[in-house]
Amino acid sequence: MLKVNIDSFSYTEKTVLKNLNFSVEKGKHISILGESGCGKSTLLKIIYGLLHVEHGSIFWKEQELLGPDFNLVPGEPFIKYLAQDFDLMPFISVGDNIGKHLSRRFMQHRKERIAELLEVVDMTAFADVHVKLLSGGQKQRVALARAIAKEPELLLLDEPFSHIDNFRRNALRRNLYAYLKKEGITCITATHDSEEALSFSDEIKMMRDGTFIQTATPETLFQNPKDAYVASFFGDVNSLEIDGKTRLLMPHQLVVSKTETAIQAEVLKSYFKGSYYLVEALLNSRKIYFNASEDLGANKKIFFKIKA
Ligand SMILES: Nc1ncnc2c1ncn2[C@@H]1O[C@H](COP(=O)(O)OP(=O)(O)OP(=O)(O)O)[C@@H](O)[C@H]1O
Repeated sequence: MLKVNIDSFSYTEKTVLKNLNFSVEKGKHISILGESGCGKSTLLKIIYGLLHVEHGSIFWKEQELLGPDFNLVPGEPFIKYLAQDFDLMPFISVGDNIGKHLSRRFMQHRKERIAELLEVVDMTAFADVHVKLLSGGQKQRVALARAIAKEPELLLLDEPFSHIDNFRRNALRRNLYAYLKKEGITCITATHDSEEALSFSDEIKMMRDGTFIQTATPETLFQNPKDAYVASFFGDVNSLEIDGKTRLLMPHQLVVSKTETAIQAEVLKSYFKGSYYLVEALLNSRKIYFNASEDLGANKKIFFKIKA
């Protein structure tokens, strides 16, 4: 189990992280979701041991993880950290990058493991290509394969799919997270991609200004976001005054009604989203967003119901 207690952390005089106290059980997958600059990468770097935390402690099982002030070489062998800059070796091949942490004493095993990992990240055709010749997304896939090559007990992923195109991303995400579950590898992913957090985590921690403001399972967080900041990660949140109370409603919670209701808005524009349209409308001079199965055109008056 990982135990993190960080009272505070700062690079300069400004506090970047505060009051982060949590634990992660073996095999669990936690997503840290938050806007750019809120402190996600800093937290992963502290856990990995790249940054020293003066006011706090990190434990893996019974062992305290000491930062760079105590270890000459940062990091522990049982933790792998996939940074946003990949940290690959540009002048050697994809295969050798992936095999960086694999022993050369068992060459046949090493070769087979590299082949297996190349397949996981769909890079078999590039095994002998120098990394410097790859695109950003291809480099990210190599870095992912290298991070899991020698199975870590704890995997820290910082925006692991940010450079990978949609088409590959979905298959790769499913492959990778299924593999981690199967092997019982504990994983913490820092992301601002809510879709990834919803589909692949056991728990989501919402971070704002260096602290967690809500922690819940994906279902609970999506259904009961505590405020507009949390809700905004899952779509265009609407803040409506209903019976004197402010309610946060996601587009899918506003349903067009064929009969007259107390909520009426004027349609401004429909955005095609593939399997549905996101419609922008004006309600009491404020923009609201809801989903519809067809293009609703413009200037049309619509009545709404709120989905129970
Ligand atoms: N080496 C550094 N020195 C000083 N300040 C830093 C340093 N690295 C990050 N910061 C600051 O710490 C804060 C948190 O940065 P961090 O990279 O942890 O955010 P993040 O949530 O991971 O952002 P992103 O999603 O954009 O990667 C930011 O205000 C950033 O400017």
